[in-house]
Amino acid sequence: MKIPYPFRRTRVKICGFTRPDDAALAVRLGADAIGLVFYPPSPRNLDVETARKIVAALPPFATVVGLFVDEDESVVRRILEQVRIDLIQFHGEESPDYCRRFGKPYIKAVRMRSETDLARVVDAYPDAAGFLLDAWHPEAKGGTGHPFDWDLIPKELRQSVILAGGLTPRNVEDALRAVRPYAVDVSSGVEADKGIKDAEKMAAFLEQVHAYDRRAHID
Ligand SMILES: O=C(O)c1ccccc1NCC(=O)[C@H](O)[C@H](O)COP(=O)(O)O
Repeated sequence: MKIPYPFRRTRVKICGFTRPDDAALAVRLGADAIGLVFYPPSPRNLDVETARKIVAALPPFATVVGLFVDEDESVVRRILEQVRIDLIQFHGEESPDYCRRFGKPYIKAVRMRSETDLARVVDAYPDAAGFLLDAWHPEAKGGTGHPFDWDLIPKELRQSVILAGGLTPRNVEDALRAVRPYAVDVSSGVEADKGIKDAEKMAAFLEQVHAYDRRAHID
């Protein structure tokens, strides 16, 4: 069955919030999911208290995604006990066995580079809820604001991926047209500064996605 807009629409996750009001506004503007970074080297890293305040500011049905990078299992468990996280995003080199240990749905981030065989990664994590494709960077694990070559994504997997990496209000339409992913994920591209989201950039990003979805239905 071909599902038209507004039933078939591109989901949007905005990642890297540090302020409750920014996250609440993102959901009011139409974001489906909010990403909270628990990775101490990141400028967007959260302590438990701030994370709880952000979650408390959200309306029901907004999905809270907790992002970890090669974190100790005990630290992940402690955060899961204290913060209402719906979905875990593993953004490092976590093994399939490690990822399934927490009894929560998870998405696995894949940092794309020329030799990445995405089909093989997908096979290796059969119980992942989804795959978030981000740019590979020699020094940073994510949230870099850099795009990657979308041609690296095999055609048959495109409709099931969460596309990330350097998306902005200016290029997201091109990304949607080229990849037609299940969802898009953005952090740097809607920021005024690291961890500080810009209301107008978030609104512009979501408007671009919604406008594309509406047009895709008409075309
Ligand atoms: O945000 C961070 O600082 C970060 C650090 C380490 C791993 C992942 C991180 N963020 C992930 C994201 O924000 C997004 O899932 C994705 O990488 C898109 O980021 P961007 O290119 O900035 O839009």
